[in-house]
Amino acid sequence: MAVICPRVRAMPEGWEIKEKPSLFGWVFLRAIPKRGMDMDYEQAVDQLINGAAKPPGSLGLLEKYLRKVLLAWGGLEREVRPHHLIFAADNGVVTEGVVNYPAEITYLQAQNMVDGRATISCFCSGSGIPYTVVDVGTKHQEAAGINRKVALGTKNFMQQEAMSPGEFRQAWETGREMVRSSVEQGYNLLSFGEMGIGNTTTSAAVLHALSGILPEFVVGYGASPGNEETLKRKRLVVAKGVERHRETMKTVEDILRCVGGFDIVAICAAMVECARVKTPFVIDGFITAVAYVCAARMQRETEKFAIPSHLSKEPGMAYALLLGNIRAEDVPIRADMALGEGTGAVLMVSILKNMVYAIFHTARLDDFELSAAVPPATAAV
Ligand SMILES: O=C(O)c1ccc[n+]([C@@H]2O[C@H](COP(=O)([O-])O)[C@@H](O)[C@H]2O)c1
Ligand SMILES: Cc1cc2nc[nH]c2cc1C
Repeated sequence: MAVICPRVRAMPEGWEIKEKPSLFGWVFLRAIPKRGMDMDYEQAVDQLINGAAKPPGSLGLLEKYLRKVLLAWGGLEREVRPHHLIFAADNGVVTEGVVNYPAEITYLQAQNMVDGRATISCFCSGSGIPYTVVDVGTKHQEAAGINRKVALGTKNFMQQEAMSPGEFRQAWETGREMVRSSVEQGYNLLSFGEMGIGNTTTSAAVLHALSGILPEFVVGYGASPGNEETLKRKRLVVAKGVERHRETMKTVEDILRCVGGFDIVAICAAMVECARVKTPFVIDGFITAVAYVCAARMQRETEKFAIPSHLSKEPGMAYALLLGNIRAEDVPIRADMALGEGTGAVLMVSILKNMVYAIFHTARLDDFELSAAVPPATAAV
């Protein structure tokens, strides 16, 4: 069955339509420059963006990331087909008093997401973005959403490695599997979110171990805003926890396994897989940004497919992105958010949906019948 693409106003001259079949029998249409055209795909994308009826560059960072999405696709797709993936898991380290909420909240809030009663479900439903909750290890016998429980939470990294090599592989495979099946269903823009009480502690520990940036700079309040006692304890836990496993942590995988969480591992794997299947993805807050820097360290190519969304209130956010070569000033949304779940990511997905629609439906600068010539469009996006 063929998908009818929206009627487009601006099919660039000299482009040809190619069919891209998916496993489910859907056929998606994409356009690439015709063979023998005197420009490559990247130049053609720039011409397409710069030729829209607006001053070049006037949509700022939104143009930058529209361009990144089009280049990541490697051929023009005329619509965004988004899918938001949320990974939920518990973290053994919460017994150290690093958060003022009980671990039970993880499963309950993940179930709220499934039931459409969490902020992320409302954001997704309100914007027509399909989403899936994947339980990679909440501390509850039943699963919230798709059951891929590795265990009922990780171990407390202050006492032992958070997960075994086998558990790491299981979480990793789940992340990859979710991306593969999304792409097979025809989704062409993925975004990631998470739910896990204690996961700002595991994320800060991973970032500290990976970069050596001191706990004072990467540990924040998480879900316990303003609680100075908790913050102090959390910094100490991150410092001591990383010190405890220092000798074992030789690779990024070791770090994720010793002080990370099932959610971070699954998201990291999902991002690496996105690069493999050439699908752009949107980063959310601190936890997904840490997963991203791990993915970029493991597979440099991942950077080409990563789109930032918002700058979380967590102090480690800007460091994590910078280690993955995304500067804070290149993050489009600044809203002092710190919810997680992928709430910032799906706002960015909506922006990108608008951008892709606009590039195919706005008039072209060439359409203006002007009495005098204007200088050529040269903005760098
Ligand atoms: O994404 C962020 O930047 C972010 C910042 C602070 C808190 N969170 C969310 O709150 C939980 C983690 O906070 P905590 O204090 O339990 O480590 C987890 O469910 C995250 O989704 C998320
Ligand atoms: C209620 C609640 C909802 C959340 N969503 C993501 N993290 C969360 C943490 C808490 C505590």
